[in-house]
Amino acid sequence: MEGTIRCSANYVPLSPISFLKRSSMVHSKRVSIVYGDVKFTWAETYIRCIKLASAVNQLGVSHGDVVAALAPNIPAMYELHFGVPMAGAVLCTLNVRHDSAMVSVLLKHSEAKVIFIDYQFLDVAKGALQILLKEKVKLPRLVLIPDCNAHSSTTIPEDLEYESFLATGRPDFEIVWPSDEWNAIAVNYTSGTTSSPKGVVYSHRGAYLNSLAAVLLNEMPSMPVYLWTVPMFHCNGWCLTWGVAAQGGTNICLRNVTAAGIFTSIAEHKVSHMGGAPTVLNMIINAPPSIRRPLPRKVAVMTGGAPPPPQVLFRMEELGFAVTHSYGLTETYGPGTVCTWKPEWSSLSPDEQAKIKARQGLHHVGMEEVDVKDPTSMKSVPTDAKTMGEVMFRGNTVMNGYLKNAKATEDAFKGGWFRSGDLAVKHSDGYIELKDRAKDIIISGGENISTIEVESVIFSHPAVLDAAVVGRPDDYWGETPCAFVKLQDGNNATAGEVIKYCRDRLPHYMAPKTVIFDDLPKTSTGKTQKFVLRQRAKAMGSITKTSKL
Ligand SMILES: Nc1ncnc2c1ncn2[C@@H]1O[C@H](COP(=O)(O)OP(=O)(O)OP(=O)(O)O)[C@@H](O)[C@H]1O
Repeated sequence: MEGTIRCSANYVPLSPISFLKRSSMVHSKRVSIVYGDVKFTWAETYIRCIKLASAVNQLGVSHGDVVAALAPNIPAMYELHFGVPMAGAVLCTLNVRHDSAMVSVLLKHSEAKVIFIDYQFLDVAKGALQILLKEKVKLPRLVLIPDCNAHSSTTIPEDLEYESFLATGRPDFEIVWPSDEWNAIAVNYTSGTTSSPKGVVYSHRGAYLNSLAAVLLNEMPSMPVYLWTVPMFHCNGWCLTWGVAAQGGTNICLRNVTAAGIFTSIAEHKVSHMGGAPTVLNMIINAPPSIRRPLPRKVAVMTGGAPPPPQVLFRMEELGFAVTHSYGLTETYGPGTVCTWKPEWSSLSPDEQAKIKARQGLHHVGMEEVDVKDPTSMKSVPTDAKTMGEVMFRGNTVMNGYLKNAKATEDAFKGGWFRSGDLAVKHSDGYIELKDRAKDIIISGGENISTIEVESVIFSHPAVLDAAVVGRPDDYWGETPCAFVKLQDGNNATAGEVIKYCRDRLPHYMAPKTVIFDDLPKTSTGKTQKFVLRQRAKAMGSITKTSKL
């Protein structure tokens, strides 16, 4: 409009780095990070991140270079989320469950110039570097992060050690702010649940917006106490690494996620918020009474990453946790939707409430739109809770693209929407409900069987701890449901009982025909590796050539 100008006074590229700078002023003396005996204030965290940025910069890392990290939820991992982008570089946090071979692939693909390694994963990293050496790939510099609670050094001479490295940084280093908010802040590899991990590029803008959206959808007030049970390496801890800084909260770091660690941290630090995949919730509700401690206050928990069975939600609420359910992908910076709770639902039976909460909801405030569409015609499916389509997103919290994979990026954005590969239905209130990943759905005798629906019935069996359903080849039906079930300690159930339990509650064609009792293979982000189970079901061969319902 006439008379307006866009200039640095009114147009600044969005970046979550600004959250830290502000918190260092507003909350300078408030505790930012707690990890065992180690504690920092926001003023200290700010200066440590400035020095980290400076030290990274002195290694020759410049704008757009990738800096990798292989570490659990420890203070250094939190600092890297600010220190690396403050040097103008791009953070690439690697999954701590990867082996040397996978780490070498990702280091090569991302062309990381430096890698920060927690001491626990030093052997994995060294193995990866050996592989790169053999392949004549230029090696990244290695910075070792010793256990800051151990008071002893595991440093090996040729490596840089984290604290000494930090000490080389200048406290007056000038932050390298993004010249364009589209600039990359992170590369996050997907969980590799369905195929090889893809490198998802996040922008400063998207990270800024999704951090604020995550704060809102977690209903985080100022100064929350956040327990780190979501891996920071996964979608940058669903963007809350940056989000907690925006609110001047206290980050409670946990190296290992255990039920004992969770209950103790909640009691000791008066945790107000935490998050976790349904496997973490399962761990909480099944914790033995000797480990459980009373909650000093209501703890808000955001769950996502995999479908939460209604039974699990129900039992969490019984224990005094307030659960919010969110759904998304690495490509949507973690949370993309939220099942926003409506007060009128609170008068329904707890069972009904859990079923409503198990739906994935609608796009959160930072995302423009989520829809369920026919992937060919791109028409929205009707809101009949029956017609399945593909979940698609559009908005400012969708990735820039896949690193060095233009074809995959193009395919993902075909039709002007981001195609998630997940199948869902839409309810009359517009809320979406996931039915399956396109790769997981079972087609039996021409009927689609939602493995999520069958799993949620098996989960409601009192003897069951965990369950996953995949298709087993069948010469007559094409595929039939095969359930892998882990029973609770001290509980018994036979395959026949599980099958009957399902047949009593589902159309017969949806009930499993095979039940195997075993542990379920998981990714470190808490997802069941269904491709592993599918291979096992395939190896069992066709269940029968003349099977009848
Ligand atoms: N709340 C939820 N309910 C159901 N499924 C969920 C939920 N949140 C996430 N998911 C599942 O997780 C997927 C996103 O996972 P992520 O981005 O970590 O990588 P991945 O898809 O598992 O890995 P890859 O793409 O390498 O196979 C979604 O597409 C969806 O299938």
